[in-house]
Amino acid sequence: MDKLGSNPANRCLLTPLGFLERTATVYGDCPSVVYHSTVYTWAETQCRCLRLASALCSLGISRLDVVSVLAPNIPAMYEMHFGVPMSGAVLNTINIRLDARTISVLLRHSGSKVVFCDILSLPLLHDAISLFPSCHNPPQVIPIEDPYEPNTPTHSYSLTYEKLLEMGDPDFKWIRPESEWDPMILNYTSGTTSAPKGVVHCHRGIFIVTVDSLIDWCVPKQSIYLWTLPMFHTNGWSFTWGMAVMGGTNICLRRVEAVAVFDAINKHKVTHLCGAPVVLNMLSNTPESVRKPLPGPVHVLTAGAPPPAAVLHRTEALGFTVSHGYGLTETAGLTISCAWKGQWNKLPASERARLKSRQGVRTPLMTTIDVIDGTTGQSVKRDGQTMGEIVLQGGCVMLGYLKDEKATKAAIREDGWFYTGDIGVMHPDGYVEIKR
Ligand SMILES: Nc1ncnc2c1ncn2[C@@H]1O[C@H](COP(=O)(O)OP(=O)(O)OP(=O)(O)O)[C@@H](O)[C@H]1O
Repeated sequence: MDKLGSNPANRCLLTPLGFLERTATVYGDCPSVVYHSTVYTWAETQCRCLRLASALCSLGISRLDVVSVLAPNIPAMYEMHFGVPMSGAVLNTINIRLDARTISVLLRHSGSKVVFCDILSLPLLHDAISLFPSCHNPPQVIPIEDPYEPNTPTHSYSLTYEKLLEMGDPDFKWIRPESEWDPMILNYTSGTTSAPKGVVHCHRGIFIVTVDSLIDWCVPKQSIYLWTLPMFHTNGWSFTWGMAVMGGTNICLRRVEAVAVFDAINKHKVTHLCGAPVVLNMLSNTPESVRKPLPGPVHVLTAGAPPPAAVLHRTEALGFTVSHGYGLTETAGLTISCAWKGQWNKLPASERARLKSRQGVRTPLMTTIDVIDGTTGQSVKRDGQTMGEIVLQGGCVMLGYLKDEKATKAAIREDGWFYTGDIGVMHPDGYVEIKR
């Protein structure tokens, strides 16, 4: 027995990039990405991602170079999640709501070689680049035009995203990682509690969190997924790659406004969407006169901030089925979720909402989680009252912070835990709840 082990047939690197090829085989003629009247199939999405990867290589991008993108939820943003790492580069998505100074810092810190930029964010990017010191080479800017936006700024770039794709080879043999630990994603924390830090994730970690999130949320094949969560927010909690696994349809929405969301749900028969509690609040406060009825069951996953029980209650009262999860940029997505039990359905609505507002238990592929006392390092009592820090262990914990060994060591300690910085309690039933 002890002579058996890894061999050339099972020693395969875990990477989410391979999902696309399978999906293009199974669902090649099914819709992959929809934006206004543009509808791509999975065969077309695969082709566009390969073209992107090939064209980036011909621009001189090589392994582990950083390629950034500043864009809302438009088809190009989705394609970047496969096309950029398929060139061997590391994808860095940037929040379009940041100011020019922060974007300038992120571009310099990441050493970004190319920035793809949504046409409406071009002035912001120009401001950011104008803040570069003269000794620092700016990245190459490639605008992403949008035929559905009437008033876009004019520009003088000869190479745009679509022209770049035309240059690319649809049969390109994409660049596979040399190791599953190779960096694939760079995401900056927004810096709400400290200076922005560049969180680096590898192919293996992204593979694990993607599969974990699909299992945890029970996402079925060919779901219709509405992009109400920005893809620049932790890569849309990994559902960018997840929708490819399930052959789902990505409905892209540039602006998350209540009327547009209800229209899209109704028109496309949306089955799934994600959003921070603020999105649920928006949906549940939409006046009845502008709300369209839900076309069928719509599953909503909320995370990113504590959802007030009242917001959960109101959202479910509209017919949405709400799930609640917890995660950080440092874990590439959700690692704790409020696993729901059938017997809780019998409880009064307010009690259900109270239980659902707890963050929950580890997701199936996380190794372990705990709430520990900061001084003793021991687990706190499971009494729902004693506070401690939430700590995690699992395959989707980041590799570390880019060029910041000190912060990496402070977050991932010798005792084997990743310290989240979040304070919570452990309830007697093993469910964690964040307390502030
Ligand atoms: N379900 C949830 N309930 C409560 N808080 C949550 C939940 N999900 C995420 N969070 C909060 O969001 C944080 C992670 O968010 P993110 O990684 O986007 O960080 P950020 O806003 O950039 O943070 P930073 O303050 O570290 O710069 C968690 O550490 C936690 O505080």
